[in-house]
Amino acid sequence: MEETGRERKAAGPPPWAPTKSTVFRSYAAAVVGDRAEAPSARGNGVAARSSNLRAVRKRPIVARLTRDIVQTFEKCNPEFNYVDSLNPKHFLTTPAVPVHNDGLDNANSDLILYVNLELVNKKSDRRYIVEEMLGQGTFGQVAKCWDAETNSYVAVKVIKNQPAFYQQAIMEVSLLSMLNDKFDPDDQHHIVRMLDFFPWKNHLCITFEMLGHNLYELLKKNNLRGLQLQFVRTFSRQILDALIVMKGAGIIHCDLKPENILITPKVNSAAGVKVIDFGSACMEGKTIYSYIQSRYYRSPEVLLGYPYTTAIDMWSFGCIVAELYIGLPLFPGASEYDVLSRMIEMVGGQPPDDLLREAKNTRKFFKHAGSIYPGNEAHDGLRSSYRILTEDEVEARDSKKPKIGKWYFPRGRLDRLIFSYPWKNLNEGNLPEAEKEDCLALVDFLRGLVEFDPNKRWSPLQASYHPFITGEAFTGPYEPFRETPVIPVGRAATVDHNPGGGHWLAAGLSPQVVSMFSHASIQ
Ligand SMILES: Nc1ncnc2c1ncn2[C@@H]1O[C@H](COP(=O)(O)OP(=O)(O)OP(=O)(O)O)[C@@H](O)[C@H]1O
Repeated sequence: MEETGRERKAAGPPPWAPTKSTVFRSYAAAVVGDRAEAPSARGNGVAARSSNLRAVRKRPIVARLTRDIVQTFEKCNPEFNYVDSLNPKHFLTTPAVPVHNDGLDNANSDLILYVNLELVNKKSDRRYIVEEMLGQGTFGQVAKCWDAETNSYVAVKVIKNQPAFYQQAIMEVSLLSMLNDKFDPDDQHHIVRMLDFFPWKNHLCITFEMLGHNLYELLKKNNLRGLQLQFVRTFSRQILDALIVMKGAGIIHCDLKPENILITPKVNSAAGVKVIDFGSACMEGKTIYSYIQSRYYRSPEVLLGYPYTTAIDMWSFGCIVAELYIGLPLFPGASEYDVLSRMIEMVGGQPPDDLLREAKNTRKFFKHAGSIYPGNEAHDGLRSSYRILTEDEVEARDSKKPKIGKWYFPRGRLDRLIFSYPWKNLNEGNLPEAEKEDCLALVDFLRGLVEFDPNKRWSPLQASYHPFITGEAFTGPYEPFRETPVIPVGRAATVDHNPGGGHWLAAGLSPQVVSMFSHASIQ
């Protein structure tokens, strides 16, 4: 299937691309009889590969052969002259041309990473040996590294050497350490674990537990055909669990999307996911930026420039749930105008008038008709004095056509889209009874998430009791309980609703992190 035209940042080599060392390990695994554990050509094979490496390291014959390899070559050929500095480096960063920071950084202020480069936490002398690139993003690079202390793989995010990225990364460290230590000390709520952080050559490095593919990669592997409903449910339940904890902590993720949800190594063959990338996150009530969230997952209030809360993550979550089921982004707009038009067409309705009245960007997208706009009276029974501009009106105002993307599925309402998936026949009556009930539950679930009014949109805790998530029979439209102050029995034990938690960082960064960095001399 054709790609969706999703604008993505330079991704670097895919995680399954073999590096010299993985080739060596596959070969070594075959030599030592570990064929069953060797990674497949396309699969991540993280667990298999790490166990192969351990196996290779433990086996004396393999260790001896490689340890004295230079001496062995010298014995075989007296002319052989090995000079370490001439050893060609296998660069992972692109571009790898030295420009800044005494030749250590490229033109984009990224540390030039290469295989076997050591990143060292000087305080603890903990060393991380770079092995392959996992992703290159806005804030820097994420490399798969070997942690020599624990003999395991970790993912190290090496932040760009620029003050703005550095400051934001300190915020990521601060928020994530609070989430990990205070709100999820037992690692039960599907939030990535931060293991270490340290300055290295003017770059802040953050070490995370090593996870697997992200959900977008998973969908691509499945030819963008969507996942079975049982996986959509399992993943949704786990993401919601993370969102409940984040809301309890007063943290807005601000960049929830399939790329930021990673598959965890299987425990007892159960599929699992974790939320990563708190690099854009902020505290509720302390929102600074207005240009946040990735466009396809951007909430109406952010598009419109209205004050935002944790409810924006629930909008993104709704987009993700639908995408997991249909395999394609729900609102793949080529511009903000396109995204908003698709929302209005697919969800039905539009943001409430009081939001439109107060939002900063309303005039970019809407026309105020003075009184109730007659054409809007039939709009799902909604009466509004605003209507979205037509493409011609936008063109007349901006002197250029708004960018409009392709439609990758039949145009129409969300409920019809879900029912008719995979769009072979558009008749919901053909669905088997059990599937029809699942689809009804999914449509009802999405209704509460892609809700234009942030005050009516369900909170993560409310959504977690929907029959689509609990697996109970769906008997009709779900009415969420009033959230405050009641926490339903049974959840109270697992959800840490520390009412003061949201304000713990109200003054900015956590004291722990502030003290780490105010004394740290960046080397
Ligand atoms: N713990 C991890 N385990 C495995 N891979 C990871 C891990 N953390 C990040 N990655 C990979 O690196 C990519 C980029 O990570 P991350 O989103 O944290 O960086 P970023 O610079 O904020 O990227 P972006 O600009 O795309 O948001 C992820 O999509 C994922 O593929």
